Parts: sequence; structure tokens; C-alpha cells
Amino acid sequence: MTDSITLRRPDDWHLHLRDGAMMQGVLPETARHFARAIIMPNLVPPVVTHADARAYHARIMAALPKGMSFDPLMVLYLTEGTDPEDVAAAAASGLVKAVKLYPAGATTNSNSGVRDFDKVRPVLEKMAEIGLPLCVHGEVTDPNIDIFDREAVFIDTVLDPLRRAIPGLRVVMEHITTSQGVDYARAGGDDLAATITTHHLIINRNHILSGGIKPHYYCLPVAKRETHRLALRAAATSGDARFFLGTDSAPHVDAAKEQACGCAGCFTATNTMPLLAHVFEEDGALGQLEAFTSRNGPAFYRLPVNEATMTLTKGAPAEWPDKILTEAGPVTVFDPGFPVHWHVAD
Ligand SMILES: NC(=O)N[C@@H](CC(=O)O)C(=O)O
Ligand SMILES: [Zn+2]
Ligand SMILES: [Zn+2]
Repeated sequence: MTDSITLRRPDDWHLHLRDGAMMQGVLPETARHFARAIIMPNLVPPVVTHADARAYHARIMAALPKGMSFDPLMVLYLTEGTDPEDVAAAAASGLVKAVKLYPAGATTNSNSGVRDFDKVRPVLEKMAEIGLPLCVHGEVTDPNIDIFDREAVFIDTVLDPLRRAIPGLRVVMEHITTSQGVDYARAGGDDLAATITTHHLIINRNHILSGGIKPHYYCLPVAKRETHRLALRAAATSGDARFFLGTDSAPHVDAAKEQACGCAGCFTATNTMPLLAHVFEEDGALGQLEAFTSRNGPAFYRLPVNEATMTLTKGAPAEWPDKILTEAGPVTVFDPGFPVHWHVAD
């Protein structure tokens, strides 16, 4: 029985750090384990321009506790007013590693997102030219489409036509939750990849809705039925270079989650690595964990693998705080609902 595994230090290719007091509280949770993270730009107001990204990067570095190292990889929020030249300059400077597409209304703070794809065509063409990845929240926003079908419908009606219209555009399908997402990513070339979250490898929709409603399991895209979770597990543990970790750790204070109209987002920054070791071991795939957390992401983003390593060991039941107490309020840490025995060694 394997009870220790050493990997290159992991990165998180989809993370919400927020801003201000919330960021101050949650940043150490990520920086403790992850060398780098793709920082989602859905602040209010969003991170739209090169200058916005520079300012946000400075705020993140200022919030980082002394003695911790962390490299935030900045992302611009695509709006219908985004200037292709500003995007190109932000990429050329090395600060910005991707642009994020939120269909307007699809998720938290997506109101500044895209309604008319013709308006963003010049930006997307520029990105294809310079090889800058587009990270996509892949759900349609049509209220007539069932929420459990919104990812699959997005792939057919938006993503596939978009990729055909802009050949060479490099795309990351963010937080895929369906077998259709897995199949589509697998069918792509080296210009297509997909991130998978920790929680979507662990919960299906029953966990949210059966035996009482669990607001801390509610996120977008919403977890689907068990067959989809199993497809995600197979993809993540396969070693296939197109799949890599994006936790989508998305902190909301408890008061915003535990109410009549609760926010979407699971907070997994604290315990992702122990949870993933558990999941990969369960599937007999511990040997593929490093590909998923530490190798496939840098390869797609054309960045070097981290030099440092992380060791995970198996032992007594792992413990982590139920909540992270930020100055903005308490944030509940994702509870997998089963004991975990993997620990990140100091
Ligand atoms: N995933 C979520 O449920 N929420 C994210 C937004 C997102 O990634 O879609 C958030 O910003 O809270
Ligand atoms: Zn999203
Ligand atoms: Zn997200």
C-alpha cells in the first residue's frame, strides 16, 4: 500500500480570490499548497483592462503573508468593449495569461459578460494570432434550457461554432461537469483543454438535494447525475494532458450561502490536495495525480513545471477547519462527507 507520494508543487488553473478582506482571509489557504493560480477576474467591477489586472496583481501581492510565495496568473474579463490591442499588450508584458468569457448572466458577477459574440470577434482573432488562451464558463443562459442541460447545449450551440469561426483560438473549457464536456475536450486538438474541480469529482446532484438542501454543495455549473461524475473521474485520473485541476474554489460568506437565494460556489482551497489524493487512490490512479495537478496545466499554458515538490502522506484522519474566519465573515470549507487520510507534509 502506498502511503506517501511526492509530486511537483501543484498549481490551480481556476481560482477565485475576490478582493479586500475576503482575499486577505482566503489567499493563504491557496498559497500554502499551490505555487501559481489562474485568478478569475469576476470582481465588482470586473478586471477588464491591462491596468485593472496590474492593480489587482499588486493587491494580491500586498495581501500575501510574509514568508509565503505565490505567483498569481492574471486573467482579463472579456466584455463587448474589450480592446484587442490592450489584451495583446497585457499578454506581451507577461502579466496576463488568459482572457475569460462569461456569457452574460451565466454565473456570479457575469453581468458585464458577452451577449453578442460578433462584438468580441476582433479580440478573439487577436488572441488566436498571439496564442493567448480563452477560458470559458460554458453554460447557456437561456432560461428555457434546463439548468442540468446548460453545459451540453452550450457546447453544441456556442462553443463548437465559436471554435470553428476562430480557427487556432486556444480554449480552456472551465469546470466541466458532464460526459459531453469530457467527450468534447477529448475530441479536440492541442488547442483545447478542460479544467475539472475537486468538488465535481466528489459530489453528484443527490448530494445537493437529497436528505435536505445543502447550500455549500451548490455551485455553477451545478453538479450533475452520477454518470457524469464518473466520466469526470475517468478523465481526471487518466493522465490525458487535456485535463487539469482548476479548483474553482469560490468563497462566499456563510450568510450569502445560507439564505433563501444562496450564492453559487464551493470553497475547496484548504483541502483540495488531500481530497484529490483520496480520489486518485480510490481509483487506483495515484500515479496520475501529478499530471492532473502539476504537469498538464503548465504544458497547456506553455509555462515551466514548478521546481519545488510536495509530499502527501497517508495516516490518521485528516483534519481541517470547518470554516475559514475572514474579516468579511466565515467561509465554510467543502466537506466531502467521508473521512480523508491524506495530509500535505510540511
Ligand atoms: N463556480 C461558482 O459557483 N461560482 C463562481 C463563478 C464561476 O466560476 O462560475 C463564483 O465566482 O462564485
Ligand atoms: Zn464559472
Ligand atoms: Zn469559477
